[in-house]
Amino acid sequence: MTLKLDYKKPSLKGNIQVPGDKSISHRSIMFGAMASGKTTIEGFLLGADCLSTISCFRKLGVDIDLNGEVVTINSKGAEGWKEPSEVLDAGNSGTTTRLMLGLLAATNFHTVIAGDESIAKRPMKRIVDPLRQMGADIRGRQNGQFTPLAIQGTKLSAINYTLPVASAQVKSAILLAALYANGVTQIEERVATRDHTEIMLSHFGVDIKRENTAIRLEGGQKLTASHVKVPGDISSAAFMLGAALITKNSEVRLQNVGINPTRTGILDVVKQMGADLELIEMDTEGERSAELIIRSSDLKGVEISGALIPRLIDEIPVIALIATQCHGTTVIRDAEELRVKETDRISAVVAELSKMGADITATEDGMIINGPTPLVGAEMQTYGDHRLGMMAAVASLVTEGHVLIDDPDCIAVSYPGFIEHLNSLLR
Ligand SMILES: O=C(O)C1=C[C@@H](OP(=O)(O)O)[C@@H](O)[C@H](O)C1
Ligand SMILES: C=C(OP(=O)(O)O)C(=O)O
Repeated sequence: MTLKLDYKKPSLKGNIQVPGDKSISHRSIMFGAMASGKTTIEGFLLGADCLSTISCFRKLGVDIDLNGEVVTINSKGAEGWKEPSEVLDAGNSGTTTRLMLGLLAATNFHTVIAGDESIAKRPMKRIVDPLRQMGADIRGRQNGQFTPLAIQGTKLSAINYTLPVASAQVKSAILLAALYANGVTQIEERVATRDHTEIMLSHFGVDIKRENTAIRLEGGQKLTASHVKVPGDISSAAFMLGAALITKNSEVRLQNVGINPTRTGILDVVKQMGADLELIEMDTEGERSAELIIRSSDLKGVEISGALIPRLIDEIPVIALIATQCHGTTVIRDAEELRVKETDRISAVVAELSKMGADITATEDGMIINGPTPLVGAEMQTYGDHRLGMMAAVASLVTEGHVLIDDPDCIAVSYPGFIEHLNSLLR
């Protein structure tokens, strides 16, 4: 069903608690299922992707109770999982597919994992290759490049592995397999990626060490069931932050947003653009979080590349939109990973913002945006990608004329209630 947004250039005022962090929510289910005993989670993201993770573990026989954003897991540990009689459905979630491969490789039974049309196009060899080096038995189309993937669980051995792509999903899949492998696994990470897996493993009592760019983990360690507090997702907050920055006379407060330094590239970028942004850090254990206060700002273009890219990879669609309202040129480089997300986010962002009148050009590994340009209403396509849907909705706040969004339901992959939250800020 198409959504029509006709906002007439409002101001935004108010407070929002964005939903729980998607990366941390996925991991909390997986780790709770690996630990023997009762794990409780608060602030869990009820997005479609995280619900896919829950459904996969339920099919493995893990008892998971969902009560609003509170989740209770009762597990006998990975030893208690049973062979599922059905295909595990990862839906639209790359994180579910890839991290679960690491775990399924080490069981003593057979599984098949698959997802939607988008998942079937996303590269899996990046996970399958290192897992095969550990001894995993995984088969799939094009020698394991694409889902559906069939996994015959088996005994694994530790590896020394240098990550060929800056991907937290690859790193995490190997670390999860390493927990059940013989020996000490070492991963060399040349460019830092989100470290939620490492933080949560420590929280569940696993001894994991980082020395400069090397991460080391000895197999055979047991997880201790725990309590997890999930902060708000900075990748979701980014859309509200972008909305407040580009609309006039706005002031928005975003409470309890995760500010793990491996995720805060968006904050560094908007500060460099000249954003009026305040951050009040909260006193939390484990993952750091803060209240963000954002006001409308006069912005200038910046260059974004290198080690910054993994720290804001999912925020590039909204950064591109913000850049259309900046004075001068914004150049985004080294972001070729965007081509293998839910859709090719370089082509999709450029095509969709161009429809609105933006001056934006695709490059092989990024895009170049000149601003500021007035935007006009258009018929926007999401390509089934939640972040494209939210980008279009935020853009509609500043367009002359209304915006149509072809598939707004996909937004619920990471931010159910997004349009309602945006509407609650309208003044
Ligand atoms: O580990 C994670 O939770 C994620 C890692 C990133 O993917 P890559 O590892 O493919 O970069 C990110 O884009 C994705 O939304 C979530
Ligand atoms: C790329 C994303 O997620 P995943 O890889 O889990 O599908 C995302 O949420 O932007």
